[in-house]
Amino acid sequence: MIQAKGLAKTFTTKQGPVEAVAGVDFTVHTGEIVGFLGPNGAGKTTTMRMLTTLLPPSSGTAVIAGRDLLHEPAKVRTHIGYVSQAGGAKPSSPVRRDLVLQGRLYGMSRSEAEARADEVITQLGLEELADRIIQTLSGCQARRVDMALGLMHQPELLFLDEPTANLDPESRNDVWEHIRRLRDERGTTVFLTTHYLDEADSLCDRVLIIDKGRIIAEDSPRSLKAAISHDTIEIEVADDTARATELLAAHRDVHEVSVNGTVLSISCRDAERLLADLLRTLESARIRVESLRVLKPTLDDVFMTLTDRRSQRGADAVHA
Ligand SMILES: Nc1ncnc2c1ncn2[C@@H]1O[C@H](COP(=O)(O)OP(=O)(O)OP(=O)(O)O)[C@@H](O)[C@H]1O
Repeated sequence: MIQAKGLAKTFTTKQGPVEAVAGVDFTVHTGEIVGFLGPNGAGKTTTMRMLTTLLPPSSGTAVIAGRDLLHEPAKVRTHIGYVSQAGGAKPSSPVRRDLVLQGRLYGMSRSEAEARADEVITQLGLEELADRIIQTLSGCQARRVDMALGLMHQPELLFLDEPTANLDPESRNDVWEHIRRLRDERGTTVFLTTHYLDEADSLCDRVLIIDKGRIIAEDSPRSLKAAISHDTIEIEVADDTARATELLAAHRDVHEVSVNGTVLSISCRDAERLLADLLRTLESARIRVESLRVLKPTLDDVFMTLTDRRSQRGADAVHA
């Protein structure tokens, strides 16, 4: 659905050139929900604006829904929907009227636009709100109207720029549910940017992580967590912390042990598999265990590890 090749953007400013996106290559398959993550200023919005034909790339290109981004931008636009951070709804308009107007802008006849508006109203659970003025809606309701506007022309691919920014947890869940349904029931491919790593974790089939204009990781949240971060087993011992640390650190599958008072934090790959072995080791040495818990890595850990590594590498390069 998306094939980006060497897509790059350098802005010219009075202070000199700003390389916002430094040549990215990636693919998004039909029916996937893909999350685009990165720290502030990493290049997410710039990439999304290029993919949606709103900003010409400095170099590189992309094929979007089978159409060439550079040579067929108008055709690309008919196959995609884009919901920006600001949203596209007209605050003073009633929901249904704004949807119908959007359909008319896409060349539908009045009756077609009205029929399609009713479809997206049902699809996004907006029935009760259809006659409400948009500026009177809650943040979550307004977000759903923005998505409805982006879906009026039945795009195969929907771009969402931070779809749940500033929403409370319940509203975020509600928006996630609608995004999942779009994919599951309509087969819509979704490409979204987010700052919430738990959002990417629970919603996305794959994530792309961009930092300083370059893609630094690309995989399913589960594989990234397994490949990049460790599990942690926390064991609180009754006494003999030093001996316990020595014994556990000597285990070949233990990556690292750190100590805080009587709590040992054991970093390892497969905590569930290792746990029984570690407990046996402590039991043989007659070290009593007071409590234990297993912590699985989150996408935050992956993100911090990857972006830290890169700043570290940058720092090394400067020192070299
Ligand atoms: N029109 C512009 N002119 C000059 N520089 C720009 C312009 N737009 C973006 N940039 C710069 O390009 C870089 C990437 O910005 P971009 O908005 O794509 O990042 P982002 O990952 O979306 O950030 P955020 O998460 O804060 O929205 C930043 O350094 C930004 O200052």
